[in-house]
Parts: sequence; C-alpha cells; structure tokens
Amino acid sequence: MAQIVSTTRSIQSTPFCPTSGSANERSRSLLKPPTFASKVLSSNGNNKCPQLASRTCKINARKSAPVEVIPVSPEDDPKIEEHLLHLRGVPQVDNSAGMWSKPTFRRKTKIVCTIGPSTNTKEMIWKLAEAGMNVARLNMSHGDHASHQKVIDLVKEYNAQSKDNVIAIMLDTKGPEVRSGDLPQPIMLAPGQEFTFTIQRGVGTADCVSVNYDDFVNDVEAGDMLLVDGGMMSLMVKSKTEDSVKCEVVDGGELKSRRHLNVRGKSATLPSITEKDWDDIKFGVDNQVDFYAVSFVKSAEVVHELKNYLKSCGADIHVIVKIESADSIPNLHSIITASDGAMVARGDLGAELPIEEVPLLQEEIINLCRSMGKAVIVATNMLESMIVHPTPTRAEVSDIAIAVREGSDGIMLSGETAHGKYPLKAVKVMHTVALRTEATIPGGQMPPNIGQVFKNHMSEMFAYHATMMSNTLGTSTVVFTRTGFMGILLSHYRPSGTIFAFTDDKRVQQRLALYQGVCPIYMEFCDDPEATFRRALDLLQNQGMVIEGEEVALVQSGRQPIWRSQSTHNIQVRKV
Ligand SMILES: Nc1ncnc2c1ncn2[C@@H]1O[C@H](COP(=O)(O)OP(=O)(O)O)[C@@H](O)[C@H]1O
Ligand SMILES: C=C(OP(=O)(O)O)C(=O)O
Repeated sequence: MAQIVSTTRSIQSTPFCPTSGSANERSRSLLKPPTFASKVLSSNGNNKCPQLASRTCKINARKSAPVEVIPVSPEDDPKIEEHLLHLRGVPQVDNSAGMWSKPTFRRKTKIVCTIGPSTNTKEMIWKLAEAGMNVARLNMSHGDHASHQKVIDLVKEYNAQSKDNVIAIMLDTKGPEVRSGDLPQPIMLAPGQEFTFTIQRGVGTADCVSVNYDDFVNDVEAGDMLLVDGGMMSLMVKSKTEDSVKCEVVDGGELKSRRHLNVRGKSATLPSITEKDWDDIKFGVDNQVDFYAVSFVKSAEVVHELKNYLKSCGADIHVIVKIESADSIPNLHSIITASDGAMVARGDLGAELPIEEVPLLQEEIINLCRSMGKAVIVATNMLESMIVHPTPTRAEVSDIAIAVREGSDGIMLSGETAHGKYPLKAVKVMHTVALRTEATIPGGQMPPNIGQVFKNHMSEMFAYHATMMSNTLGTSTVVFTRTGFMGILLSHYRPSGTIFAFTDDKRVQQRLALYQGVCPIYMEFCDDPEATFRRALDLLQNQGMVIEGEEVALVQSGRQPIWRSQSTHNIQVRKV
C-alpha cells in the first residue's frame, strides 16, 4: 500500500467533526483525548510526481517518540546543542550564528519577553534571542519613542543577520490604565495609616501622591478597595473631596513611582484606546511592528476601530486583545472574534476581579481562543520571584507547565526580563520547563476540531488532515505560505511535529514566530513548485532541522494557494 497522500479537491468534508454546540462546548472538547480511530487517506500508488519518495511501511497510529530533555541551559553547558544533536544522530552543521535555540527537539510554546532597562542593549537582545525569546514586547506604559525605537532597530538588526531564528515585535499599548504619579523616592505605607490620592498633577509626598486619571474621584466610592500593583498593597477608600480620595492603608508596603491602581470589581470609565495610545499605534505603523497588544479592551468595537485604522493606512499588523478588565468578560466571545488573538493579562484581571477567578478565566480564554483559531498568550508573574532571585519557586514552574498544557501559544515574561536581575536565567527556565512539559503531552492524537470553520473551508480541512497524517506518521509538517494564513491554521491544529512554515515575506516570517509549534523560515519561492519543495527540504537538511531519509508531511493549501495553476490543494509525504 502506498502511503503517499496526494489529493486534489476530492477530499470530502468528513463526519469526524461535530460542528454544532456552543463555543464553550467546542472549546471544552478541544482538550479531550481522542475518541475515534485514526484514519489516513491513501492513494493506490499513483505517484504522478517523480520526485515523490514512496514508502511501503505499515501505517500505525503511534505516539511520538519520548523526548529526552536536557534540564540545563546552554549557558551553563555550551555543549548542549552538540549533545542534543548527538542524541538524535544528527551530524553537526555550520552554526556560526551560535544559535543554541535550535535544539533538535524544538520548543513549541513561544516565549514573549518584555524589554526594559535590564535588556535594552544589543548584547542582551542577542543573548535573549539565543536563550529562546521569540517575541520582544515593548510596554508603552514605560520609556519613550526614542528608547523603544532603539529596541525595534536592534531586533530588526538581529533578524537581518540571523540565519535560522527570528524575533517578532509586539507593541503593548498603555491603555486607560490608572497609575500613581512619580515619587522622588519610594514611600513606606503602614497598615492603618491614612494616605491620599489626588488628581492634582505633580504631587509626591509621604502622605499624598498624584493619580493620572481625572475621573478617579468620580469612579470611586467610600468603601471601595484600591489595589496597588494588582494587590501588592491595598487601601480602603474612606472619603473623597472634589480632587482627592482619602484612604486607609490595609496591606502596606513600599510605594514606588508610576504604580498600577485598580478598584476591585470596577473598570475605569475611559476609552480603551487613549490619545497617547493612538500616537503609539502610529509609531508602531511607522516601524512595522508585528503585533499590538491592546490594553483594557472591553468590547469588539474598539478592535474594529483599530483594524479599520490599520486598513486605512495599509498596515499589516495583528491585534492581540488584553483581557484584563472586569467589563471584558461578558463580551469575551465577540472581542476575541474581532481580534487575531488574546492575552490573559493576569495582573489587572486579578485586581479587577477576585483573584480566585484568574486560573478559571485563563483556562476559559485559552480554550476559547483555541476553539476559534486565535493566538493566545498567558502573561504576568510567571517567574516573578526571578526578578530578584536566580531560581524560580516551584509554584512558578507549575504555573508555566499549566499554561503549556492548556495549549497557550505564548508565555510571557514582564518585570523578569524588563528590569529583573536574572533575565537570561528566567528565559532559560521558561524554555526548559516548557520543553519538558511538552515532552509529556501525548503525540499522535487526533487534531482538535476547530468547529464550524472546518466544515466551510478547504484549507481548514487540509490543515486538519495534514495534522492527522503527520501525527500518524510521526513526521514534521512543511507548508508554504505567503500571508502566514496556512502556517497559523496548521498551528491551531497543534500537530505533534514541528511546522516548518516557508514564506517569501520577511514580515510574515516575523509574525509567525508567536505561533505554537511553528518554525518560520524565509525563502524565495520559484515558479516551479517542485524546485521550491526541493530547495526547502535541502535548506532543512543543511540546517540540521531534518535528517536524510526522514519523512515530512508537505501540505499545500490556503485561501489563495501558491502554484494553483499547476496543483490544487494537496497533502504529500516526502522523504528527505
Ligand atoms: N521600556 C521600559 N522602560 C523602563 N522600565 C520598564 C520598561 N518596560 C518595563 N519596565 C519596568 O518593568 C516593570 C515590569 O514590566 P511590565 O509588567 O511590562 O510593566 P507594568 O506592570 O508596570 O505595566 C515595569 O513596572 C517597569 O518598572
Ligand atoms: C500584562 C498585563 O498588563 P501590563 O503589564 O501592561 O500592566 C497585566 O495586567 O497582566
């Protein structure tokens, strides 16, 4: 029996995938183990393409080989890459770029690093990239355009010189966040002490500090609980005047400059995109960033407004909504539908809502994004203790493992890399924990059903079957994508093997860096598909990403498939 799977549009919509049910039901079913037998489409050996390698082994659904994970970071052990290659019998390849993050066993979950004073130099950007950073996040609540410009230029410089690694750039808007003002030095607040917040500008004394939001006085009431930095300190509102709010400190601590303020259970009555945000968004357009992370989104309208603006200026930038506001929860479905992905911004979320809701919402948002084919990032406090300590708490390690198991595309570091003492160690811990956790996720499963969309589009169906085939055979997947659509789609089906996504557009390559399981590769395409496939497989082999004799599943589909005049949608198995 020939196992070459090469089809034209004759694959029918299968009865595998129930398309009814609520979004919640569908998202719940995503993480369930498979309940039906694996099937594979086979041709009768009509290999029309002479370069297709045929194979004659029996197809068995099999689990991916157990992955051996080396629990040390390459900085600790420079021989790690050699060791990883040796483990799998891969010959050493030219690695002049020094990319330790090219492990034979690729981490699928992507690491987002906030860049700040600890990491905004060329040396640190390079080291972060080599340690495993996939996305550089710029938090527009801090710094100015000149400092962010410098980071953008450095990331682009890194990308331009890197042979086999690429870093995406995410601009995170400040949004309508409420913050205390600048202080000449930190103030100690003791429980029971009186403390005042004022809407007057420029106040910073031992018992009163400015707030950056004029309606603060109108939004809070006596009896409200004010949280500083998501609950690190808390103050009870006692009374208010026209311009100030008098509080009693409940949980004290050290108040520093520009700290987050939330009122438990309330969202500020501010527009999600402020004037400053529009200015920062324009800065992002001018610099061709890859993603916006939009703070405090409460409804889909704001996403539409931003997308319309981007369209009007011809900017191809994806929009990730930050779910961090109490008001966003009832509108989750419509907000995520309008966006390209979501971030579980646990800091503000856990301040506006009871903290015990956060893990439940995290799971719900991840499931919802996965059921809708959207990217999802888990953020905040993932390795918080590593801001000051060189090793994480065990609870933090478990937190990373949970986000990986729940199927997040990205896991994010904030203060750990922005202003922490151990930014590289934090990335390495994240890398190692994610890799180790991924190794325990059973391979060879049926891909998740992306519900209604699967029924309607040829490309969804091909992504589904390509995933099923690569899982069954235990192969990587190779896809050619000009817009990134097919690479992203395959990622949502979470194949066990790596998705090598070849694109002839550097910006698409950069964007794909966020997506779970995708290894984005820039390569010029030629008119002849066969020559392009060959070039791609040669490149993978030369880089040590696949070895001679290894099989890969190659899928060609998408809304506007490449080389459509010569072939329609198809899935093939090829031997390298
Ligand atoms: N670009 C920057 N410039 C200066 N400091 C920064 C920058 N980005 C982040 N930081 C520092 O790192 C901390 C953690 O980053 P992040 O979680 O993104 O910020 P926040 O929680 O304040 O919104 C910030 O509170 C700030 O002290
Ligand atoms: C990621 C978050 O937002 P920011 O760091 O911008 O406050 C959060 O609140 O968890």
